[in-house]
Amino acid sequence: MLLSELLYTIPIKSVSGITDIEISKIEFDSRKIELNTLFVAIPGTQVDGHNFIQKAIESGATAVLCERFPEVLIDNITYILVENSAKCMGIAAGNFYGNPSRNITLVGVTGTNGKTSIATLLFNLFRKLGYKCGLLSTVQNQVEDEVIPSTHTTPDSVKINELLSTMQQKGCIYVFMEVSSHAVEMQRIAGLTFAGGIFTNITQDHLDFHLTFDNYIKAKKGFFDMLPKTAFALTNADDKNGKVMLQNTAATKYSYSLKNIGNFKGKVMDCGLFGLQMDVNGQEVWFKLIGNFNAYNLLAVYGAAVLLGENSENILTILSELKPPPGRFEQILAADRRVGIVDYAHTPDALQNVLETIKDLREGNQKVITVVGCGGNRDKGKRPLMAKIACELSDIVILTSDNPRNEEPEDILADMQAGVSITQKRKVFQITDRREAIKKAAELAGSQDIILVAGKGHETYQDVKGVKSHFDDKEELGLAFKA
Ligand SMILES: CC(=O)N[C@H]1[C@@H](OP(=O)(O)OP(=O)(O)OC[C@H]2O[C@@H](n3ccc(=O)[nH]c3=O)[C@H](O)[C@@H]2O)O[C@H](CO)[C@@H](O)[C@@H]1O[C@H](C)C(=O)N[C@@H](C)C(=O)N[C@H](CCC(=O)O)C(=O)O
Ligand SMILES: Nc1ncnc2c1ncn2[C@@H]1O[C@H](COP(=O)(O)OP(=O)(O)OP(=O)(O)O)[C@@H](O)[C@H]1O
Ligand SMILES: N[C@H](CCC[C@H](N)C(=O)O)C(=O)O
Ligand SMILES: [Mg+2]
Repeated sequence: MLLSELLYTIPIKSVSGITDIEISKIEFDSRKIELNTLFVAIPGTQVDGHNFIQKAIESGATAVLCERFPEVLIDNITYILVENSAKCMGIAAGNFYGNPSRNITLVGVTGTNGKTSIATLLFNLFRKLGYKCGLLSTVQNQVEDEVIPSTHTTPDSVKINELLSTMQQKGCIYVFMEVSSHAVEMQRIAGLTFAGGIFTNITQDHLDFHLTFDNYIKAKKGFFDMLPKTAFALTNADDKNGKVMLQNTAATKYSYSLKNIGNFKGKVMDCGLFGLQMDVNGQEVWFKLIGNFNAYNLLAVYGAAVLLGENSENILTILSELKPPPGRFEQILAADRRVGIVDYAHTPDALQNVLETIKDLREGNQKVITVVGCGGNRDKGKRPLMAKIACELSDIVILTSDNPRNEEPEDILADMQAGVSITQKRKVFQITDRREAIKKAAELAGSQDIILVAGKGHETYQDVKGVKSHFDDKEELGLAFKA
């Protein structure tokens, strides 16, 4: 594609060089340049992409999109100066792939918890309603049956447009995607046209990146601020910040609620180990998902499907058959009836919801043993809070590792221990090795006791110092139960 076509609608401050040159790739990493690449220089959290302009040119880049020109401009290279290169890369990526988001119905889901659950349920629901669909999620990306591994909850803007383009070519009508706060802040969704946006909830997470809760709210709100007039914006009326999210949106506003007034009203009638019985806008339905928090996810899915024009009864009939995505409240039973639950709760709010659900479900003298850790190089403020919640709602807690990344596992555990009160110390074990921690939990559990292994859910690796080794909580729990 010609560079001039790629730059269509990009607010350009200045150009040096010619724009009628052929571009075959857009790339923001100087290590991945091919011949005739447009290199986009982005200031990052670790380094500034502007430092790699020279290297990108040496590797074959013929055009550079940047926020400041290098001191020396090279002949035959075109430099385009813009205010925000990440944002402009999103627009260029859209142009490069023919703006696929305009030709499909793209629905985004944002919020601290519940994005994967809602996006995946919508994907499965709409496929069963007879549409070809795509999914961009933390667990995996999917084009109908084809699975494309995902590296992020929301990929970069070039990858998103590439995936959307493939989805469009394969005939997808609907695409459901997670929109992380990182993605909004880093302009990964710039230039996309959404048909709808859904807000789940906002509680503490990612303050390592956003620094303040206020910034975190603003990042999520940024998604609704960019929705067009034609889109719907569906919020959770029971979340303190549900209204704030839609304050400045041009989209048509709707809400769902279990406790307040809303367009989509739900009431939990019963919640057991086999599912939820709910009243949804006056219709009584059984769902296979467990826990009050999933009542919110189901209502959001129901609301979005109605807003997309589907028949209420059809939606509820199919939804009642759907299962949660992998690693979300997944149960593993031992032969002697010890109960294992693997759940992706990796925020204080999620852990509290899951443990409260377990508390409501357990009978009489069933003990609850929680195995939990906190990620390295992530929000440190979550650590004591998660340990505190685990202690308050469990009989035994085993603090362990969850992707320590480049931090010392013991340092993370020390941060968690700060949330354990003196009286709670006696029920807390600290076992750095997650495999050993799970084994210990299985040993301590008696028949019918419940073991919650929280934080990693579907993940199949443990990231230690940048090396990802195979590790799967479900597998480990299964083995520990057989030992
Ligand atoms: C904090 C964060 O999100 N960082 C992402 C970001 O990296 P960065 O801005 O820090 O990049 P950097 O290393 O400072 O480099 C700046 C620029 O220089 C370029 N560069 C760098 C080195 C070089 O030799 N040449 C070169 O051109 C880089 O390509 C980049 O464009 O851009 C990279 C490329 O897209 C991402 O891989 C990287 O994700 C890291 C790995 C990450 O862990 N991200 C997590 C926190 C994340 O995004 N999570 C969210 C939310 C999770 C959820 O709650 O679900 C997600 O959406 O997944
Ligand atoms: N609506 C909800 N409210 C609160 N907690 C929830 C909700 N839905 C799911 N959870 C909890 O959060 C965990 C993660 O759920 P899910 O993967 O759907 O969230 P996510 O927003 O996609 O997370 P991530 O930010 O990692 O992508 C679940 O395992 C469960 O413990
Ligand atoms: N999307 C979240 C996932 C956290 C999952 C947990 N297992 C961890 O590694 O901290 C993040 O990147 O912060
Ligand atoms: Mg997710």
